[in-house]
Amino acid sequence: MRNRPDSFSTRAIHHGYDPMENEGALTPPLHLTSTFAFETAEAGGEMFAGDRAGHIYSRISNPTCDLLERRIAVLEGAEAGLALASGMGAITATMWTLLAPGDEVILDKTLYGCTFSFMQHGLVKFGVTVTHVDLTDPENLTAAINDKTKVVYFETPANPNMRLVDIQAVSTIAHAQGAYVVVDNTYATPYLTQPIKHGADIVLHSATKYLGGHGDVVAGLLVGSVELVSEIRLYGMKDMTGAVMAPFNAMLILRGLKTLELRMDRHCSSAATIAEILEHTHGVQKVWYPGLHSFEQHDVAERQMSQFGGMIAFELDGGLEAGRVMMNNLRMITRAVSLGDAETLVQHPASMTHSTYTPEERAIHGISEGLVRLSIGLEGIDDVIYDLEQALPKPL
Ligand SMILES: CSC/C=C(/NCc1c(COP(=O)(O)O)cnc(C)c1O)C(=O)O
Repeated sequence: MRNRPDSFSTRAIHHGYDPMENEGALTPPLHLTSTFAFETAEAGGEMFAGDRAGHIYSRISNPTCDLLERRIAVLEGAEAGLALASGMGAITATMWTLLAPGDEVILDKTLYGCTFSFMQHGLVKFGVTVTHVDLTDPENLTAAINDKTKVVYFETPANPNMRLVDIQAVSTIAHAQGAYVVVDNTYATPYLTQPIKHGADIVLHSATKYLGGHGDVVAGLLVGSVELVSEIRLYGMKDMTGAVMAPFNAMLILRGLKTLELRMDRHCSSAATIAEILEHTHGVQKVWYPGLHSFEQHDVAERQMSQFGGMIAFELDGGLEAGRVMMNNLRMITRAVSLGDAETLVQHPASMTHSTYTPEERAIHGISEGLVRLSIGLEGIDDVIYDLEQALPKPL
């Protein structure tokens, strides 16, 4: 008898739920309730004191969110999970919990625009030192980390220029200094990379993206140890931000997770083909895609990613203006921010998702003015290729 397989998709579909414990309902019930009844006054008091398990109020926990939290935790290989209102909710709740005035957070050079803004214009106001370091070379962290560093934070791949960070190498250095490692795994998802297994302490997501996968919900998720997740739930989420996920949104994300493996396989295969085509297309100056042999950190990608994702960054010979013309020539590919949807999306980071950086900051943080970002969707790949080719500059 062979060992019982335990595939990603099977966990994504079944983990933590038994229809026979729920009137036979195949899909988990939706608990649209804001509050919960106490059996006795004493029981209520014991629950507030943490001496009795159970749900008190949906800004603290909810049964539908609870199932999603257990499911994302098992997919990421973590002890516990937390469902929040958005990716920014996950990020801010985590940072308010882990940091205090006088602490330092070390960030990679490139972050999503609103994450950059929260760090630079939010945390700084409350006495936290925010230091950006090029974490693609872990030696830079060794040089920069100090006794005030409490958190090391990065995205891998990074939005929008696809930079990778060696999670294991950075975690070893951070932990030697007693700092937490927080990884934004939105671009890769646990299907491609499980940062906990490489040493991360907290892994978070804009579940708005691949995990929901259908462009119909804004949501956030995080995973980590039972202790850390509980702290973020009761302090960062309940009190500091109130950034709770609605039960209906939890149901949408639970549904998205069921097809995550299928969708990521398609996103990755289409993106790998399109990145190769773009790299050999007239008028395309540079393509950044972890699966290309020309990608500077292809060795890290090979080690850390099972496939190379659905996101592509590229720049045309004619820079921003050529990029604008190309984007406006597209007929099926949609000009929109966000990513990880069934629809292929295109956007211009400098004037859109990363307009929170000044032009000078974008130059420092590796976000070129002409960069174009593609989120390769689930359409027939020939349709996506046709649309790109008809929109790109023609050979003279
Ligand atoms: C207004 S721009 C649209 C959003 C985009 N990104 C979001 C995002 C967040 C924040 O996640 P929410 O709070 O769920 O949007 C966190 N971490 C990463 C790597 C992200 O890409 C975007 O189009 O790049």
